[in-house]
Amino acid sequence: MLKNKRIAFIGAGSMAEAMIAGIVNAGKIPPNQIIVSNRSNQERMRQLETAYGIKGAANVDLNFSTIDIIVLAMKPKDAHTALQSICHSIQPHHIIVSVIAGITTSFIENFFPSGQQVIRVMPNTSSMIGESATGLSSGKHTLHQTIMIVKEMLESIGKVYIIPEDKMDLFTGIAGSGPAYFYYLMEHMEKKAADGGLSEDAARQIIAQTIFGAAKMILEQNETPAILRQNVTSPNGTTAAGLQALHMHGAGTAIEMAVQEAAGRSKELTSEFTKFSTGVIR
Ligand SMILES: NC(=O)C1=CN([C@@H]2O[C@H](COP(=O)(O)OP(=O)(O)OC[C@H]3O[C@@H](n4cnc5c(N)ncnc54)[C@H](O)[C@@H]3O)[C@@H](O)[C@H]2O)C=CC1
Ligand SMILES: O=C(O)[C@@H]1CCC=N1
Repeated sequence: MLKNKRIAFIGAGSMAEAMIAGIVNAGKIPPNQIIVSNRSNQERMRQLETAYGIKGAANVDLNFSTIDIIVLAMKPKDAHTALQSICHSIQPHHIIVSVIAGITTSFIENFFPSGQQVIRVMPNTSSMIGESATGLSSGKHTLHQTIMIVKEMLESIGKVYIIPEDKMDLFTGIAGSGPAYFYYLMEHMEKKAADGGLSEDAARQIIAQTIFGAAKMILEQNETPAILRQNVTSPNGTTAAGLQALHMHGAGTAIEMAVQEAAGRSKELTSEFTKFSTGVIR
């Protein structure tokens, strides 16, 4: 049962906050069952305590026996040190959930005695408002029931997609990094709107509503993006002119390359931060 679980976030950065905000706002787990620890910035923990009613603790003060789910939320470069520092405190009942890009379940499993349940997830920052598209892949020893508990936890921050782990790099390139592509697009649309004399504020609202409407059409109408695009496009009209400019300037290729490069970087992170380690020396 998820509602009885106690969750510790190790790493109190922006992803941890986005997830905590989503989980607390969804009300599935009482805030006092959520604890967060950070390596150095204690002020940051105080902020999260005040904002969400959760508890903060220094890493050394974490009482692991009172925790069920441990969420690893540090940068890939810090994963090895963090795993080394907690591995001797981990108990068989602990469920390890990692949000770390590029770090595989097998790398994490190597730090623990055989049988530890590990789940790798890739949320995005829209977790903050309960609208993440989150990928979930399970490790070798993870039970179906555990996947369901973690899935339920993640459903409080948005939609969850269970995928094979060999698709996690691609998922990261699409959904983990994806919000940034749309923000980038918005920045450029805003610039043109401002150049044309619209106030920044009005332009932002208009563009956000346009993106929101387009996304909602995809989710609610059983239609492909290509058909919906054609429905907007009158022969020799404004959209045709805009799409022609996108095509001429290579926007389609640019978007495909963004996904490819982000997915490739996720793969690179795997080799960059896991190649020198075979886990912990017991
Ligand atoms: N920001 C995003 O949109 C997404 C990030 N991720 C992943 O989430 C992870 C965290 O990303 P951010 O929150 O953006 O990073 P961040 O830099 O904002 O936060 C990481 C935090 O972890 C702390 N930390 C590092 N080592 C630690 C340790 N041993 N013990 C306790 N705390 C420790 C740092 O002090 C820092 O506060 C990364 O691995 C990233 O790949 C995944 C999905 C989306
Ligand atoms: O940029 C990054 O590496 C992380 C992972 C996905 C989104 N942010």
